[in-house]
Amino acid sequence: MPDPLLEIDSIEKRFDDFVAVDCVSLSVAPGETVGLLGVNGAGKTTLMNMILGLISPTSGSIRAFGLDLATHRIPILERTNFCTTYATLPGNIKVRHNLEIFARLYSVPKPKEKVAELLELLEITRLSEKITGQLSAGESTRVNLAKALLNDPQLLLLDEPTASLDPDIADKVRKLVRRVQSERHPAILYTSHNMRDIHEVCDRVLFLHQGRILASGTADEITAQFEGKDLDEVFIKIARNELKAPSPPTR
Ligand SMILES: Nc1ncnc2c1ncn2[C@@H]1O[C@H](COP(=O)(O)OP(=O)(O)OP(=O)(O)O)[C@@H](O)[C@H]1O
Repeated sequence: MPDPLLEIDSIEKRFDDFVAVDCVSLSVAPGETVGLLGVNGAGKTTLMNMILGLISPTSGSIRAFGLDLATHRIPILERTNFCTTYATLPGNIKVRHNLEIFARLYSVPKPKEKVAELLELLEITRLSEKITGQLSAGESTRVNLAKALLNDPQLLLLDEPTASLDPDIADKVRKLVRRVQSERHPAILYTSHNMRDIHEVCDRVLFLHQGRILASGTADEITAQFEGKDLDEVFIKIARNELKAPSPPTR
């Protein structure tokens, strides 16, 4: 097993008295995609925001590329990127201009060429001259993914990339992620409420509940541990506190 690319040790985040993330430890290997599952409010976005250095942990440590985030934020973020449905790009300029601005911010050597390459990879060259704020949700997600790939990140955080997409576009986004996995091999942390995403895209799953990791393993292992029919049923049982104590994990 290669050294982990991302290593989180006993991280906690408190907002006043409320513990949003409670002693979470996890690691992601190079080229591995780890799914982060959990009900609304489980702590997924808070965890992502700490990895991006947007908020500081109350305690615990985050290391990426062998460096401590607390002391090496910039070199880590230069090799990291993220895509979330909930953060939109500036709306009043063309898609191409938006991406070129981000490419320059990331010091990409040939910004125009890189943007053209990614628009082609994500099959959205036709959106290049569109005003960003006028895109549909599905178009916007793919443009956000292009933004997230501009700096060839080795660590990619994808926060609900298929939220609010119709099944056809969600399927296309999953295929794009799989293409990125096979061609670029980033380590990916992927949150979703869509179990199909988890099955199709993730090598391994962590189930976050009330800020803690409740289970980890492949989708099939977690389903077996919690004696569910499938991952959807396990999710619903966890959400409704209808769980039996799980059988011991298989690994
Ligand atoms: N800045 C903040 N101040 C106070 N509480 C916060 C803050 N940010 C998040 N929380 C709380 O922390 C908990 C975890 O929120 P978080 O956004 O991480 O959940 P999530 O798992 O991403 O949920 P969702 O699936 O709905 O996106 C929630 O109860 C939320 O209200």
